[in-house]
Amino acid sequence: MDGRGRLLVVTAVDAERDALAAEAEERFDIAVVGVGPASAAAATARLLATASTPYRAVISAGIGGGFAGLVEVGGLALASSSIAADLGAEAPDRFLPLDELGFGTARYEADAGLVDLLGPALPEAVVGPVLTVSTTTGSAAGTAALRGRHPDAVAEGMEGFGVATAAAQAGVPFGELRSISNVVGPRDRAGWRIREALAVLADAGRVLGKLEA
Ligand SMILES: O=C(O)c1cccc(C(=O)CC[C@H]2O[C@@H](n3cnc4c(=O)[nH]cnc43)[C@H](O)[C@@H]2O)c1
Repeated sequence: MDGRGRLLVVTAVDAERDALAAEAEERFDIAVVGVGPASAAAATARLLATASTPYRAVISAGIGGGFAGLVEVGGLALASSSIAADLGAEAPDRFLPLDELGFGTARYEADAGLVDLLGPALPEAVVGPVLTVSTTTGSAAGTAALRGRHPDAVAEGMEGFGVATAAAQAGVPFGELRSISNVVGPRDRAGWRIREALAVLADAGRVLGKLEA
């Protein structure tokens, strides 16, 4: 990651943008790109293509689900990679990822320079692969299947891989940061701690803002 241009942080929804903006002191650009990989990819691609000065990096930031035992509710996950966990083909006995089918990649590595910068600045963040899904996992079976395929995955979201795809196609370094609102597992709406996760996101925005000072 080089020093040219500003940092762009993209979120799925307004509440995440507002949380980050509250503490960032306008030191980086923030935009809402929508929920899910398709909207996130399309909107991020447009933002990167129309920037008056090329962005030096783009970070997909927002709330996410944590995999039990790896990241707790109220914690932070910093992606080492972003993986489209449901991009591929279902076979009778197993899931075939897109890479295995030979149709492209279902995984982007996060920019190492960005991870090296953010990791120490956010020491509480757990670094590991973050999964992107088009359907929030809500069953024990679905959770087990994902953990079986990605045993080192720390969190799940719905936008990271889409943002990473737009970043890769634009040649812009990519990162992903998730504040954990819930445990990935059987759907338990009452167990979601969105307000707390947004507060953690706001704290991360303060740190990001200081890095951009
Ligand atoms: O199932 C529900 O009733 C429900 C209620 C509120 C929110 C949801 C979501 O699925 C939010 C998806 C949205 O938030 C991110 N996110 C947060 N936790 C997770 C997760 O465990 N798995 C995937 N995405 C999650 C995601 O990035 C979206 O922007 C459901």
